Amino acid sequence: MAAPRSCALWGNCGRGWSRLMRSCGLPGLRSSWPGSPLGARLLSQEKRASETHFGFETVSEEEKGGKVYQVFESVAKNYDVMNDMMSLGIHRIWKDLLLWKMHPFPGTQLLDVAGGTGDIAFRFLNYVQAQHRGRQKRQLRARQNLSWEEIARQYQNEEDSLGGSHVMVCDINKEMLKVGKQKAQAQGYKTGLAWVLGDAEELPFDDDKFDVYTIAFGIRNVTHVDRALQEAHRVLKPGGRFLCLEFSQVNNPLVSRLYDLYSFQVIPVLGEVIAGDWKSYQYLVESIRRFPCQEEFKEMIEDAGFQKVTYESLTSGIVAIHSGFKL
Ligand SMILES: COc1cc(O)cc(C/C=C(\C)CC/C=C(\C)CC/C=C(\C)CC/C=C(\C)CC/C=C(\C)CC/C=C(\C)CC/C=C(\C)CC/C=C(\C)CC/C=C(\C)CCC=C(C)C)c1O
Ligand SMILES: C[S@@+](CC[C@H](N)C(=O)[O-])C[C@H]1O[C@@H](n2cnc3c(N)ncnc32)[C@H](O)[C@@H]1O
Repeated sequence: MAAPRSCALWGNCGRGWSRLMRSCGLPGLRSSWPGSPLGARLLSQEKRASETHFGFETVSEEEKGGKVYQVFESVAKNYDVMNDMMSLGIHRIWKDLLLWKMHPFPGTQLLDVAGGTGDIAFRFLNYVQAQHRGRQKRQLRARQNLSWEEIARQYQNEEDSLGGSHVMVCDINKEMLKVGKQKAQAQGYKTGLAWVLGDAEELPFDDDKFDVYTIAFGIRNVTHVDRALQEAHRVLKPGGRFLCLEFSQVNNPLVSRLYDLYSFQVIPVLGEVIAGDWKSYQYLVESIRRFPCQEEFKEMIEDAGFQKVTYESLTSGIVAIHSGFKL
């Protein structure tokens, strides 16, 4: 059943220890006082720091990655249809809002981490293509005496239809990427898109490479959220933007009750009936409850070095979009 949502940090996200020390008012005590009762308590806290959560289950940090991998390996084939069914299509609106917030311009280099089956990447390509086409049209209208060849060339140059924009989809799960690539092929996305197998905690990219970093419904699944945030900061160019779409804390008591009921009584049942997979959807709803609230996640983003960090809660806080800049 629904566990009370805690806004406290979980697992070892790098701040638990310092918070504990601060709350004890004893900075640096850890190594100097191990024999005392307080020291022993602090040491056992430290031992537990290598534990984390997989939904409501306590697991070792080493175990968590494998368990998360199994979940997405198992849901990959039904992932898109499940999202439409479970959210009644609302997830599409949230993802569109992320793109409107990003407002990419032709030429933007995007890294979409935990990009899965490509929903954010495809929206990005559609958005910049529409922007670029609009710009081209305005330029063509402004020029006099163009030959029909010149006009046709402008419209047919597929390479240029994105104005140099590119999106790199990075995900740790082969099966999710496989479904994404099949979708790209079926929907005719040929240029401006690449798929890379990689871990959000150790991105396979150089420093200062991207204009925008997005992560949608991904960061909740990462073992060390602080490391993923630091990596986001590293790969962004100075002036680059971090954008995260994630489940958050509901701020309306009535919606909260309905939401709990729906999450715990309906979602796993839908998972079982449609995809034959109760456990993965139980993990989904449990992991949502484990994730920090809007304010706490904002602090974590700031701790990673981002500035001008803001967030917007959507649908009564069911999800939130956090934004920050590398300045
Ligand atoms: C394994 O990990 C994962 C697997 C995945 O497939 C996906 C993800 C990551 C997630 C996404 C990419 C997003 C898309 C997926 C979801 C949104 C699924 C997760 C959904 C929730 C945890 C709940 C949020 C659901 C919605 C926003 C849909 C609207 C429904 C509600 C707000 C709850 C409405 C509740 C009631 C009316 C009372 C309870 C009702 C029943 C017990 C009867 C059945 C109810 C319905 C069929 C829904 C009726 C809905 C409405 C009347 C609309 C109400 C709207 C609002 C209050 C805003 C992943 O990590
Ligand atoms: C709920 S899906 C989100 C997919 C997509 N962003 C979307 O919005 O539909 C979560 C994704 O996070 C990926 N993931 C989990 N841990 C990861 C990690 N450490 N590094 C990269 N991707 C990860 C999973 O493989 C999965 O594809």
